Amino acid sequence: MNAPPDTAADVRTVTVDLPGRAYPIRIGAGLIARAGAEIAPFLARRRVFVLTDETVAGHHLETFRAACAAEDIAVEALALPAGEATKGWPQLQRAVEWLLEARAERRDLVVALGGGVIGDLAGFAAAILRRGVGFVQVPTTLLAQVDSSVGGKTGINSPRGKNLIGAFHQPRLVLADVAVLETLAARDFLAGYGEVVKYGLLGDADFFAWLEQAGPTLAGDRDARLRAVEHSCRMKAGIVLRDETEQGERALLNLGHTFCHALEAATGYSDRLLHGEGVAVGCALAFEVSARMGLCSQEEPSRVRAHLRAMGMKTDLADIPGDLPDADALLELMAQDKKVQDGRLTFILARGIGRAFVAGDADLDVVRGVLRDALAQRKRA
Ligand SMILES: O=C(O)C(=O)C[C@@H](O)[C@H](O)[C@H](O)COP(=O)(O)O
Repeated sequence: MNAPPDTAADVRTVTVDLPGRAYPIRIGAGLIARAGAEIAPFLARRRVFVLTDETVAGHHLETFRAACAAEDIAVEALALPAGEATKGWPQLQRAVEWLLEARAERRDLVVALGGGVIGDLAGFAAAILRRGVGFVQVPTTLLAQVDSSVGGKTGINSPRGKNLIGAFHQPRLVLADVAVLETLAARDFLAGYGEVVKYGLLGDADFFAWLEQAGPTLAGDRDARLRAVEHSCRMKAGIVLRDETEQGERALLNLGHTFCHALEAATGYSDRLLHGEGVAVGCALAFEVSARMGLCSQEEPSRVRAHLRAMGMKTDLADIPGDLPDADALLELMAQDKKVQDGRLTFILARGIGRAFVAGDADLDVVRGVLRDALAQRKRA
């Protein structure tokens, strides 16, 4: 089905062109205020079931409801607690039971209105409800707009690790309203920026160079923000099209994540470390490992760190407050990583900025050494 024609000049569309399941990512300012018109062509009946969190509901649910009311679309909504702790069995069960209670039917759409936690959980609830109902992503954070709302990775965390329970379930539509990013706290905006930088680091050196100039302006410059979100989504859409279920190339999107997921587990999925902050620290560590393995020059990790620092982001383990376990314990936490094969860890390493690759044979002594040095630097800091 096609999205309605643009009324706003600055709405861009990136298509995830999966055969038989193609869907548009609509990117522009003011899309929540016209969500009813955007979603209507995808509905079998004029009713949607919104999963959101309490914070996002306070900011955007009324605008979303009004946009739907203008198109005669009834809205049922459930607001879950905000935060990573929501992404587990208890709130998933609550969401699914609520959808059943509200009589969400197989041809209805679940709407995920929120950041990555809500998008992942609502997408997974949609994947398992009545063996699969459709869903729409309305991402309200930078991280969700450039990354988690696109590509169909849905799921929840296990006490044993991040995102260990889930399904690939593609959305029918993504509505990324770049105006709502203006209401984000600086820390949340920067956490999302970690995923933006990741695209440059993994496969586009020119984009990284552009970000070195434009990054500091993104929070205040809507056009630059639109460009960054669109470019990130275009890169992700291409990778997902070529490798939807992560048999190869898609693992590049996991740059920094093996470190990040272990650090998130070590910090108890608390606000000591937001996911996007962990991605930034993880990318810096991945480049450090790459340099020490002789894959790239030492200037590359230094340049990565310099840009993250210039943005005011967490860059090193020393920037994470509270205690951290030792290097061996961090490696142990990585053992649950979904990229593990035959018990061997897989890392995403780089031959330079924009030249990442999947390494099944990373030297674990080098990884351990990088972690030990980074932990020792914390003690000195
Ligand atoms: O879409 C992907 O593929 C990614 O790996 C994107 C990641 O940035 C994202 O955090 C993803 O949810 C992590 O996936 P996981 O499979 O490592 O849990």
